[in-house]
Amino acid sequence: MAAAMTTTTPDLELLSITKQFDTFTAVDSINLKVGRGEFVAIMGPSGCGKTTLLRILAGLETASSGQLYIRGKDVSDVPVNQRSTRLVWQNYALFPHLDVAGNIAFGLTLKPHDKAVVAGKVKAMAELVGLSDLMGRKISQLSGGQKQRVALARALVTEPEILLLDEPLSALDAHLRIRMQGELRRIQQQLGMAFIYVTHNQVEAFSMADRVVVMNKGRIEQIDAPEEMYARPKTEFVARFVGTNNLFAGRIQEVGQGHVIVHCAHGQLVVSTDDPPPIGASVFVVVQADKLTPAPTGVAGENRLDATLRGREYAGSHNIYLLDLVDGTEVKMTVPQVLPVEINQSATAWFSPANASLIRGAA
Ligand SMILES: Nc1ncnc2c1ncn2[C@@H]1O[C@H](COP(=O)(O)OP(=O)(O)OP(=O)(O)O)[C@@H](O)[C@H]1O
Repeated sequence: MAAAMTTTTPDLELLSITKQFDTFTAVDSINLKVGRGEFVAIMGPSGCGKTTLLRILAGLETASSGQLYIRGKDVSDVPVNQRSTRLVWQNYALFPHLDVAGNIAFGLTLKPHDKAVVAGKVKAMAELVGLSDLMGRKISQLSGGQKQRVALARALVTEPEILLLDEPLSALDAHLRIRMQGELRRIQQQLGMAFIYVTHNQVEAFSMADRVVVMNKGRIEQIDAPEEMYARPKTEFVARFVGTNNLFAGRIQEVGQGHVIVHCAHGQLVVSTDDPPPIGASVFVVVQADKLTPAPTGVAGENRLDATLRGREYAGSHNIYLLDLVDGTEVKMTVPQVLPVEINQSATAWFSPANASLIRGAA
Protein backbone atom coordinates (compact mmCIF):
# COMPACT_ATOMS: atom_id res chain seq x y z
CA MET A 1 0.00 0.00 0.00
CA ALA A 2 1.32 3.48 -0.84
CA ALA A 3 2.62 5.49 2.10
CA ALA A 4 0.71 8.72 2.84
CA MET A 5 2.40 11.62 1.03
CA THR A 6 3.92 14.26 3.30
CA THR A 7 6.59 16.90 2.77
CA THR A 8 9.03 14.48 4.35
CA THR A 9 8.12 11.64 1.97
CA PRO A 10 11.43 10.48 0.53
CA ASP A 11 11.98 10.78 -3.21
CA LEU A 12 12.83 7.11 -3.29
CA GLU A 13 12.33 4.22 -0.91
CA LEU A 14 13.47 0.65 -1.43
CA LEU A 15 12.14 -2.04 0.86
CA SER A 16 13.97 -5.36 0.80
CA ILE A 17 14.58 -5.25 -2.97
CA THR A 18 16.03 -8.54 -4.21
CA LYS A 19 16.93 -9.66 -7.72
CA GLN A 20 17.72 -13.23 -8.60
CA PHE A 21 19.01 -14.47 -11.94
CA ASP A 22 18.17 -18.19 -11.74
CA THR A 23 19.82 -19.24 -8.47
CA PHE A 24 22.26 -16.28 -8.35
CA THR A 25 21.28 -13.36 -6.10
CA ALA A 26 22.60 -10.18 -7.77
CA VAL A 27 20.78 -7.76 -5.43
CA ASP A 28 20.07 -8.96 -1.92
CA SER A 29 17.44 -7.35 0.37
CA ILE A 30 18.34 -3.72 -0.29
CA ASN A 31 16.74 -1.10 1.96
CA LEU A 32 17.42 2.51 1.07
CA LYS A 33 15.71 5.88 1.50
CA VAL A 34 16.71 8.83 -0.65
CA GLY A 35 15.56 12.20 0.67
CA ARG A 36 14.18 15.09 -1.37
CA GLY A 37 16.78 16.39 -3.80
CA GLU A 38 19.51 14.20 -2.38
CA PHE A 39 22.59 13.14 -4.37
CA VAL A 40 23.36 9.50 -3.58
CA ALA A 41 26.35 7.70 -5.09
CA ILE A 42 26.40 3.91 -5.23
CA MET A 43 29.82 2.31 -5.42
CA GLY A 44 31.35 -1.12 -5.05
CA PRO A 45 33.55 -3.60 -6.90
CA SER A 46 32.68 -4.98 -10.31
CA GLY A 47 29.76 -7.39 -10.18
CA CYS A 48 28.41 -6.22 -6.79
CA GLY A 49 24.99 -5.41 -8.28
CA LYS A 50 25.13 -1.62 -8.80
CA THR A 51 23.88 -1.62 -12.37
CA THR A 52 21.21 -4.24 -11.68
CA LEU A 53 19.91 -2.09 -8.83
CA LEU A 54 19.85 1.02 -11.04
CA ARG A 55 18.05 -0.91 -13.79
CA ILE A 56 15.41 -1.95 -11.25
CA LEU A 57 14.94 1.71 -10.30
CA ALA A 58 14.61 2.63 -13.98
CA GLY A 59 12.07 -0.14 -14.60
CA LEU A 60 14.37 -1.94 -17.07
CA GLU A 61 14.56 -4.91 -14.74
CA THR A 62 11.88 -6.30 -12.42
CA ALA A 63 12.80 -7.07 -8.82
CA SER A 64 12.23 -10.69 -7.76
CA SER A 65 10.82 -9.38 -4.47
CA GLY A 66 10.55 -6.20 -2.43
CA GLN A 67 8.84 -2.82 -2.87
CA LEU A 68 9.94 0.34 -4.62
CA TYR A 69 8.33 3.70 -3.85
CA ILE A 70 8.87 6.97 -5.68
CA ARG A 71 7.54 9.93 -3.68
CA GLY A 72 5.37 7.59 -1.67
CA LYS A 73 3.83 5.80 -4.68
CA ASP A 74 4.46 2.07 -5.15
CA VAL A 75 6.00 1.80 -8.62
CA SER A 76 7.22 -1.79 -8.30
CA ASP A 77 5.02 -2.85 -11.24
CA VAL A 78 5.05 0.42 -13.22
CA PRO A 79 6.66 -0.10 -16.66
CA VAL A 80 9.73 1.84 -17.77
CA ASN A 81 7.90 4.29 -20.05
CA GLN A 82 5.56 5.30 -17.24
CA ARG A 83 8.24 5.78 -14.57
CA SER A 84 9.19 9.25 -13.43
CA THR A 85 12.86 8.25 -13.56
CA ARG A 86 15.32 8.80 -16.42
CA LEU A 87 18.60 7.00 -16.97
CA VAL A 88 21.82 8.55 -18.30
CA TRP A 89 24.72 6.24 -19.04
CA GLN A 90 28.22 6.42 -20.41
CA ASN A 91 27.60 5.56 -24.07
CA TYR A 92 25.36 8.50 -24.63
CA ALA A 93 22.99 6.77 -27.13
CA LEU A 94 22.34 10.01 -29.01
CA PHE A 95 20.72 10.20 -32.45
CA PRO A 96 23.38 11.02 -35.06
CA HIS A 97 20.83 12.20 -37.65
CA LEU A 98 19.45 14.85 -35.28
CA ASP A 99 21.25 18.01 -34.17
CA VAL A 100 21.76 19.01 -30.52
CA ALA A 101 18.35 20.72 -30.27
CA GLY A 102 16.64 17.72 -31.92
CA ASN A 103 18.29 15.31 -29.51
CA ILE A 104 17.30 17.34 -26.45
CA ALA A 105 13.72 17.72 -27.73
CA PHE A 106 13.40 14.02 -28.52
CA GLY A 107 11.99 12.98 -25.15
CA LEU A 108 9.31 15.66 -25.34
CA THR A 109 8.22 14.95 -28.91
CA LEU A 110 7.15 11.42 -27.92
CA LYS A 111 4.09 12.96 -26.29
CA PRO A 112 1.86 15.64 -27.88
CA HIS A 113 3.31 19.04 -26.95
CA ASP A 114 2.85 22.56 -28.21
CA LYS A 115 5.86 23.39 -30.46
CA ALA A 116 6.50 26.65 -28.65
CA VAL A 117 6.46 24.84 -25.29
CA VAL A 118 8.98 22.28 -26.57
CA ALA A 119 11.23 25.04 -27.95
CA GLY A 120 11.08 26.93 -24.65
CA LYS A 121 11.92 23.88 -22.57
CA VAL A 122 14.77 22.82 -24.88
CA LYS A 123 16.23 26.34 -24.78
CA ALA A 124 16.07 26.49 -20.99
CA MET A 125 17.67 23.06 -20.65
CA ALA A 126 20.44 23.93 -23.13
CA GLU A 127 21.21 27.00 -21.02
CA LEU A 128 21.29 24.96 -17.83
CA VAL A 129 23.82 22.48 -19.20
CA GLY A 130 25.84 25.04 -21.20
CA LEU A 131 24.92 24.06 -24.78
CA SER A 132 23.16 27.22 -25.99
CA ASP A 133 25.82 27.98 -28.62
CA LEU A 134 25.79 24.48 -30.10
CA MET A 135 22.11 23.86 -30.81
CA GLY A 136 22.53 23.39 -34.58
CA ARG A 137 25.58 21.12 -34.35
CA LYS A 138 25.49 17.51 -35.42
CA ILE A 139 26.35 14.93 -32.74
CA SER A 140 29.48 13.86 -34.68
CA GLN A 141 30.80 17.42 -34.37
CA LEU A 142 30.75 17.36 -30.55
CA SER A 143 33.41 16.48 -27.99
CA GLY A 144 32.83 13.73 -25.40
CA GLY A 145 31.95 16.26 -22.72
CA GLN A 146 29.49 18.04 -25.03
CA LYS A 147 27.82 14.73 -25.94
CA GLN A 148 27.45 13.94 -22.26
CA ARG A 149 25.76 17.33 -21.73
CA VAL A 150 23.30 16.55 -24.55
CA ALA A 151 22.48 13.18 -22.99
CA LEU A 152 21.95 14.91 -19.65
CA ALA A 153 19.76 17.64 -21.14
CA ARG A 154 17.69 15.07 -23.05
CA ALA A 155 16.96 13.22 -19.83
CA LEU A 156 16.31 16.33 -17.74
CA VAL A 157 14.01 18.07 -20.23
CA THR A 158 11.33 15.46 -19.51
CA GLU A 159 11.34 16.69 -15.89
CA PRO A 160 11.83 13.34 -14.14
CA GLU A 161 11.40 13.11 -10.38
CA ILE A 162 14.67 11.23 -10.08
CA LEU A 163 17.68 11.08 -12.39
CA LEU A 164 19.62 7.82 -12.53
CA LEU A 165 23.21 7.97 -13.78
CA ASP A 166 25.32 4.90 -14.62
CA GLU A 167 29.03 5.77 -14.83
CA PRO A 168 28.15 8.83 -16.94
CA LEU A 169 31.66 10.32 -16.90
CA SER A 170 33.77 7.22 -17.38
CA ALA A 171 34.40 7.86 -21.09
CA LEU A 172 35.83 11.33 -20.42
CA ASP A 173 39.48 12.20 -19.77
CA ALA A 174 40.54 13.01 -16.21
CA HIS A 175 40.52 16.79 -16.64
CA LEU A 176 37.08 16.90 -18.23
CA ARG A 177 35.74 14.48 -15.66
CA ILE A 178 36.61 16.88 -12.83
CA ARG A 179 34.94 19.74 -14.70
CA MET A 180 31.81 17.70 -15.35
CA GLN A 181 31.65 16.61 -11.70
CA GLY A 182 31.35 20.26 -10.71
CA GLU A 183 28.77 20.87 -13.45
CA LEU A 184 26.65 17.87 -12.47
CA ARG A 185 26.58 18.95 -8.84
CA ARG A 186 25.61 22.51 -9.80
CA ILE A 187 22.81 21.30 -12.10
CA GLN A 188 21.53 18.84 -9.50
CA GLN A 189 21.44 21.53 -6.81
CA GLN A 190 19.85 24.09 -9.13
CA LEU A 191 17.04 21.65 -10.00
CA GLY A 192 16.76 20.25 -6.45
CA MET A 193 16.37 16.82 -8.05
CA ALA A 194 17.44 13.51 -6.51
CA PHE A 195 20.35 11.94 -8.41
CA ILE A 196 21.30 8.28 -7.98
CA TYR A 197 24.79 7.94 -9.35
CA VAL A 198 26.53 4.61 -9.94
CA THR A 199 30.30 4.72 -10.22
CA HIS A 200 33.52 2.75 -9.80
CA ASN A 201 35.31 5.99 -9.14
CA GLN A 202 35.73 6.75 -5.47
CA VAL A 203 36.86 10.33 -6.00
CA GLU A 204 33.77 11.02 -8.11
CA ALA A 205 31.42 9.53 -5.52
CA PHE A 206 33.06 11.29 -2.60
CA SER A 207 33.29 14.70 -4.24
CA MET A 208 29.70 14.94 -5.46
CA ALA A 209 27.41 12.90 -3.24
CA ASP A 210 25.51 13.88 -0.10
CA ARG A 211 25.65 10.21 0.88
CA VAL A 212 27.62 7.27 -0.44
CA VAL A 213 26.34 3.69 -0.53
CA VAL A 214 29.01 0.96 -0.62
CA MET A 215 27.75 -2.37 -1.99
CA ASN A 216 29.38 -5.80 -1.80
CA LYS A 217 27.95 -9.04 -3.20
CA GLY A 218 24.49 -7.58 -3.73
CA ARG A 219 24.22 -6.12 -0.22
CA ILE A 220 24.74 -2.69 1.30
CA GLU A 221 27.81 -2.58 3.55
CA GLN A 222 27.50 1.05 4.65
CA ILE A 223 25.53 4.22 3.86
CA ASP A 224 27.04 7.47 5.09
CA ALA A 225 28.10 11.00 4.24
CA PRO A 226 31.46 10.93 2.41
CA GLU A 227 33.47 12.40 5.34
CA GLU A 228 31.91 9.95 7.80
CA MET A 229 32.48 6.96 5.50
CA TYR A 230 36.09 8.01 5.01
CA ALA A 231 36.83 8.71 8.66
CA ARG A 232 34.79 5.87 10.18
CA PRO A 233 34.39 2.80 7.97
CA LYS A 234 32.03 0.41 9.75
CA THR A 235 33.04 -2.92 8.20
CA GLU A 236 36.29 -4.58 7.17
CA PHE A 237 35.13 -4.51 3.56
CA VAL A 238 34.53 -0.73 3.59
CA ALA A 239 37.79 -0.08 5.42
CA ARG A 240 39.68 -1.95 2.70
CA PHE A 241 37.63 -0.52 -0.18
CA VAL A 242 37.48 3.19 0.74
CA GLY A 243 40.50 5.46 1.03
CA THR A 244 43.93 4.08 1.93
CA ASN A 245 43.56 2.41 5.30
CA ASN A 246 45.84 0.18 7.31
CA LEU A 247 44.10 -2.66 9.14
CA PHE A 248 45.65 -4.44 12.10
CA ALA A 249 43.85 -7.58 13.27
CA GLY A 250 43.84 -8.22 17.01
CA ARG A 251 41.85 -8.78 20.21
CA ILE A 252 40.86 -6.37 22.96
CA GLN A 253 43.31 -6.97 25.79
CA GLU A 254 42.46 -4.17 28.18
CA VAL A 255 39.73 -1.55 28.48
CA GLY A 256 40.85 1.72 30.04
CA GLN A 257 39.36 5.19 30.56
CA GLY A 258 38.53 6.40 26.99
CA HIS A 259 40.85 3.91 25.36
CA VAL A 260 41.51 0.23 24.73
CA ILE A 261 44.67 -1.82 24.30
CA VAL A 262 44.55 -4.21 21.37
CA HIS A 263 46.82 -7.22 21.20
CA CYS A 264 48.02 -7.75 17.60
CA ALA A 265 50.51 -10.26 16.16
CA HIS A 266 53.26 -7.61 16.01
CA GLY A 267 52.57 -6.09 19.44
CA GLN A 268 50.11 -3.86 21.28
CA LEU A 269 48.20 -0.88 19.92
CA VAL A 270 46.33 1.80 21.87
CA VAL A 271 43.11 3.23 20.41
CA SER A 272 40.96 6.03 21.83
CA THR A 273 37.29 5.05 22.04
CA ASP A 274 34.15 5.94 23.99
CA ASP A 275 32.49 2.69 22.95
CA PRO A 276 34.93 -0.09 23.86
CA PRO A 277 34.23 -3.65 22.71
CA PRO A 278 34.51 -6.25 25.51
CA ILE A 279 37.82 -7.82 26.49
CA GLY A 280 38.65 -10.68 24.13
CA ALA A 281 36.60 -9.27 21.22
CA SER A 282 38.14 -9.69 17.81
CA VAL A 283 38.73 -6.30 16.15
CA PHE A 284 40.59 -4.45 13.43
CA VAL A 285 42.45 -1.28 14.30
CA VAL A 286 42.00 1.05 11.32
CA VAL A 287 44.48 3.85 10.63
CA GLN A 288 44.49 5.97 7.46
CA ALA A 289 47.83 6.01 5.63
CA ASP A 290 48.14 9.78 6.06
CA LYS A 291 47.65 9.49 9.83
CA LEU A 292 50.95 7.61 10.13
CA THR A 293 54.14 9.56 10.61
CA PRO A 294 57.77 8.46 10.98
CA ALA A 295 58.81 7.83 14.60
CA PRO A 296 62.39 8.63 15.58
CA THR A 297 64.45 5.42 15.83
CA GLY A 298 65.29 4.32 19.34
CA VAL A 299 62.42 6.13 21.03
CA ALA A 300 59.93 3.80 22.75
CA GLY A 301 56.25 4.59 23.00
CA GLU A 302 52.74 3.44 22.24
CA ASN A 303 51.72 2.74 18.66
CA ARG A 304 55.28 2.67 17.40
CA LEU A 305 55.53 0.29 14.46
CA ASP A 306 58.98 -1.16 13.83
CA ALA A 307 59.21 -2.16 10.21
CA THR A 308 61.29 -2.64 7.09
CA LEU A 309 60.93 -0.30 4.14
CA ARG A 310 59.87 -2.30 1.08
CA GLY A 311 58.94 0.33 -1.43
CA ARG A 312 58.25 3.98 -2.05
CA GLU A 313 56.30 5.95 -4.58
CA TYR A 314 56.70 9.63 -5.31
CA ALA A 315 53.29 11.19 -5.98
CA GLY A 316 54.16 14.88 -6.42
CA SER A 317 52.81 16.48 -3.25
CA HIS A 318 53.38 13.39 -1.12
CA ASN A 319 55.34 10.15 -0.83
CA ILE A 320 53.80 6.75 -0.26
CA TYR A 321 55.93 4.34 1.77
CA LEU A 322 55.30 0.60 1.91
CA LEU A 323 56.49 -0.98 5.14
CA ASP A 324 56.46 -4.57 6.41
CA LEU A 325 56.00 -5.22 10.14
CA VAL A 326 57.79 -8.13 11.85
CA ASP A 327 54.76 -10.40 11.42
CA GLY A 328 54.53 -9.59 7.69
CA THR A 329 51.64 -7.10 7.99
CA GLU A 330 51.92 -4.55 5.18
CA VAL A 331 51.59 -0.90 6.18
CA LYS A 332 51.13 2.15 3.96
CA MET A 333 52.33 5.54 5.17
CA THR A 334 51.73 8.76 3.24
CA VAL A 335 53.93 11.73 4.20
CA PRO A 336 54.92 14.99 2.52
CA GLN A 337 58.65 14.57 3.10
CA VAL A 338 61.26 12.23 1.59
CA LEU A 339 62.57 9.91 4.32
CA PRO A 340 66.31 9.23 4.68
CA VAL A 341 65.79 5.45 4.54
CA GLU A 342 66.79 2.99 1.82
CA ILE A 343 64.77 -0.01 0.64
CA ASN A 344 65.17 -3.03 3.00
CA GLN A 345 66.44 -0.80 5.83
CA SER A 346 64.65 -0.39 9.17
CA ALA A 347 61.98 2.27 9.39
CA THR A 348 59.44 3.16 12.03
CA ALA A 349 55.97 4.59 11.88
CA TRP A 350 53.73 5.98 14.57
CA PHE A 351 50.11 7.06 15.01
CA SER A 352 48.17 8.81 17.72
CA PRO A 353 45.52 6.72 19.57
CA ALA A 354 43.03 9.44 18.63
CA ASN A 355 43.67 8.89 14.92
CA ALA A 356 42.72 5.23 14.93
CA SER A 357 39.29 3.59 14.96
CA LEU A 358 37.99 0.11 15.69
CA ILE A 359 35.78 -2.19 13.70
CA ARG A 360 34.61 -5.59 14.82
CA GLY A 361 36.44 -8.53 13.31
CA ALA A 362 35.28 -12.07 12.73
CA ALA A 363 34.33 -13.85 15.96
N1 LIG B 1 20.78 -10.73 -17.08
C1 LIG B 1 21.61 -11.35 -16.24
N2 LIG B 1 21.63 -12.69 -16.11
C2 LIG B 1 22.43 -13.33 -15.25
N3 LIG B 1 23.29 -12.69 -14.42
C3 LIG B 1 23.34 -11.36 -14.49
C4 LIG B 1 22.52 -10.60 -15.40
N4 LIG B 1 22.78 -9.28 -15.23
C5 LIG B 1 23.73 -9.21 -14.28
N5 LIG B 1 24.07 -10.43 -13.84
C6 LIG B 1 25.05 -10.75 -12.79
O1 LIG B 1 24.69 -10.05 -11.62
C7 LIG B 1 25.86 -9.56 -10.95
C8 LIG B 1 25.74 -8.07 -10.77
O2 LIG B 1 25.87 -7.43 -12.04
P1 LIG B 1 25.87 -5.85 -12.19
O3 LIG B 1 25.98 -5.53 -13.64
O4 LIG B 1 24.70 -5.30 -11.46
O5 LIG B 1 27.20 -5.48 -11.41
P2 LIG B 1 27.95 -4.08 -11.29
O6 LIG B 1 28.21 -3.87 -9.84
O7 LIG B 1 27.17 -3.02 -11.99
O8 LIG B 1 29.28 -4.41 -12.07
P3 LIG B 1 30.20 -3.45 -12.97
O9 LIG B 1 30.79 -2.45 -12.04
O10 LIG B 1 31.21 -4.40 -13.52
O11 LIG B 1 29.31 -2.85 -14.01
C9 LIG B 1 27.05 -9.99 -11.80
O12 LIG B 1 27.59 -11.17 -11.25
C10 LIG B 1 26.44 -10.26 -13.16
O13 LIG B 1 27.17 -11.24 -13.86
